[in-house]
Amino acid sequence: MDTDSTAVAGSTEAGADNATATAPSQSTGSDVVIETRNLNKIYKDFWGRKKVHAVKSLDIEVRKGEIFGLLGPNGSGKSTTIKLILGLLFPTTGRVLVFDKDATETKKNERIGYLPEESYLYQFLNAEETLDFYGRLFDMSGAQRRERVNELLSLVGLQAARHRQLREYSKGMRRRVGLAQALINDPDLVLLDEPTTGLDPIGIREMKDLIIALRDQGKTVLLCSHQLGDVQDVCDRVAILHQGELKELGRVTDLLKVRDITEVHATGLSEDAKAEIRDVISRHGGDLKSMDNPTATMEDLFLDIVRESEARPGARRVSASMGEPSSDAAAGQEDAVASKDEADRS
Ligand SMILES: Nc1ncnc2c1ncn2[C@@H]1O[C@H](COP(=O)(O)OP(=O)(O)OP(=O)(O)O)[C@@H](O)[C@H]1O
Repeated sequence: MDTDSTAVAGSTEAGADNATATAPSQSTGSDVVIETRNLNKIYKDFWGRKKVHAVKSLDIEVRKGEIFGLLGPNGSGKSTTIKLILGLLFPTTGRVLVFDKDATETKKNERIGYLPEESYLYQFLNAEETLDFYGRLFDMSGAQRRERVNELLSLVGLQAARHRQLREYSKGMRRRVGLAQALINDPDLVLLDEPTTGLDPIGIREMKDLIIALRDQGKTVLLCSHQLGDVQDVCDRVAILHQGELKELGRVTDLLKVRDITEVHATGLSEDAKAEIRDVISRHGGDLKSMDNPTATMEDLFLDIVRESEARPGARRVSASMGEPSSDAAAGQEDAVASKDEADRS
């Protein structure tokens, strides 16, 4: 954790930026992978009477090479939208186009990988047999399957467990084999429903890195998740649904920007320099909201501790603050402990 950097957050009229955060940018047309046009899905009962209007007049575009997040509370229509994209459901009205073809054309699914919320895999097959089975469904040759299965098992970190039956797998391992299965056909578009469910913080970090790696390979990723922190970390753009309606759409960085606060991060500032900054903010009519050391995320802290424990097994000295409110004195104590730890190691 960097305790030497100072974050200043001030609010000024001049700092306000009134640009709208939500205007979808113009698309060129050719880079659109998924397009929904005035899409509606009404579930009906046995007698054809309207039961639930699950998706209402939805217009979204997912572009090539982006990670697009579909967010919304339970029952907001995310899974229904994914099923419409896969062609597993027919729209009541409106259209879904995937790779410029109607979503009901099943041929386009050859270019899609899908990780459902729950993967129903054969529990008595091992990971290698499972992936080999799915490779056969895509008519891959024996040599192609062997190469692809090896590649995917390495990618999702299951090489060592490749010969164990899936019924012995942990939740996180099952999620990873599910992802490998979704990638067997080297798809251009990957649909991920709650990809981080059941994973521990290390697994979550790895899954997020994998999703980013897929985008870096030029693939398009659409993901649904309730884990908003994960969505914030990986998604380029998000759509937020509520009761089937689109409520917000835009780039994550734009949607989350607090427009009337200016943030400055600096290292090596003396107390005099900080006082001068306070003075400048006040002279320019700004209102200093905070001037403090930034905090790391809980994920960074957790991963640092696990990596350090793996590199240096044995008892680890816990933080000196022991949950007390932070103070300069406590920070001094932590520094002292850190230097003692360094001395103990060397
Ligand atoms: N087969 C169905 N028949 C009738 N109603 C359905 C059916 N499937 C879903 N619904 C309803 O449609 C609405 C949207 O459901 P959907 O599963 O798409 O939401 P979701 O956003 O994926 O929810 P969750 O986050 O819980 O997975 C809900 O009111 C749900 O009860």
